[in-house]
Amino acid sequence: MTPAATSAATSAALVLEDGTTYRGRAYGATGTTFGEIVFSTGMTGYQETLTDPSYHRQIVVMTAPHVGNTGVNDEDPESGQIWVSGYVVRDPARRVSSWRAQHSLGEELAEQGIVGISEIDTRALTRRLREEGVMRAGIFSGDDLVRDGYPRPVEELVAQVQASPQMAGADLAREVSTTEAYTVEPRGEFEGKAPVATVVAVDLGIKTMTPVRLAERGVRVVVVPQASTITDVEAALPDDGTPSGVFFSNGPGDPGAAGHEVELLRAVLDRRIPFFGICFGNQLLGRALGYGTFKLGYGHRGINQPVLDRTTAKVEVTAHNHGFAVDAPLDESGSTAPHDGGRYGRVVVSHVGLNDRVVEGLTCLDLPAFSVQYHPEAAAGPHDAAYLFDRFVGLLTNPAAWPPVIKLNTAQLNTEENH
Ligand SMILES: NC(=O)CC[C@H](N)C(=O)O
Repeated sequence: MTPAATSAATSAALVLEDGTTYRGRAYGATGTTFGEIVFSTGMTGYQETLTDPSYHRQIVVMTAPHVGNTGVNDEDPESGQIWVSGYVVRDPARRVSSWRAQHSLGEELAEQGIVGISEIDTRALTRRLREEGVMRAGIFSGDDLVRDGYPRPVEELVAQVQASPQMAGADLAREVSTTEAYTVEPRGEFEGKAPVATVVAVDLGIKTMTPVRLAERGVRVVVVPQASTITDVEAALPDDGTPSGVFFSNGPGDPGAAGHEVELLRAVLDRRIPFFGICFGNQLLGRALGYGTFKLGYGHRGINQPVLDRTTAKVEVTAHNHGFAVDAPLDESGSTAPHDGGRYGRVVVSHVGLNDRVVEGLTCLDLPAFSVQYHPEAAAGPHDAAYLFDRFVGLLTNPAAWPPVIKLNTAQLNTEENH
């Protein structure tokens, strides 16, 4: 197998907006990059992470110490390109070892112009981000660290980082969305058959596996651009009375800035079109229903996050990538009373993160709509949450069975044993 690119020790620096500086070696492309620095705890799935459009404008730190061992292949990307704005690792693999590998991760990063840094104490860095919260950062390497033959002063690098854009308030989905609609036809045992249902999926940064998970269940998925209006969405839905619904994907940026998407979703809800949303889609359902969203200290990024589904009282281990969350009341008075969603009727927080009680899913009781904050498509990650695609197909094909029953009330959730 091809050895990883070993450009001998080009210097690089990682500079945080609070002035903390880490020295390392260039990894991938050399140059300058900026972004919000976040950490991911996934031990596997670096290709899926790098190509997830939700990471647009973020510098990702891998807490796994050794990255790149299995190289890069054509099958695992979750979109057509790497989206992270920078990449921080401890120890890049010096040798690639996998029968599927086509080349090394270092080569792939360089080819796609992604500026990275290695030899960083990622444990210390992660602890800093966990304590101080995520912040803006920059990676500078090679010639960009030098001017007139002298190292550039750190204060100058810090000033550049501080002048780079914030994630809060960033409206980014349109920068990653497809500009043309496309269709993913039913596959596997459903290939060539009439679709079980048709779903119009609004691409806010959709991962490749998401429409595939629906197609594997017999659904025809029409993926449409972020800029779509309700007229475009309705035009893409079948008019022959066959089951159909709308889906909102994951995506980058601040849900608080996604005005167009919230307006579109309200139009979907007003028409009582069945709806399912993932991640950004969950935050947008929250906003459409009248809740706020807020920025978490350091977010959830990894593939081992425990979530409780209150409709089944089961805990699932799930894949996450979010920095914002829905601000919905969770444990007021310990009652099972559903939260008042105002114009859209009753809403419950159906899924709860067990590490920190963050809202991980919303279910409407008076509308055919629900969403989760995490990633049932599981690319990469465990498949515990795959049932959510079945739940959506059930909502489309058997709407009379909606809504699910909430089995676990908030009082039970808040007992000592459940903490
Ligand atoms: N994966 C996602 O959809 C992320 C949603 C949003 N950009 C966040 O950071 O919370």
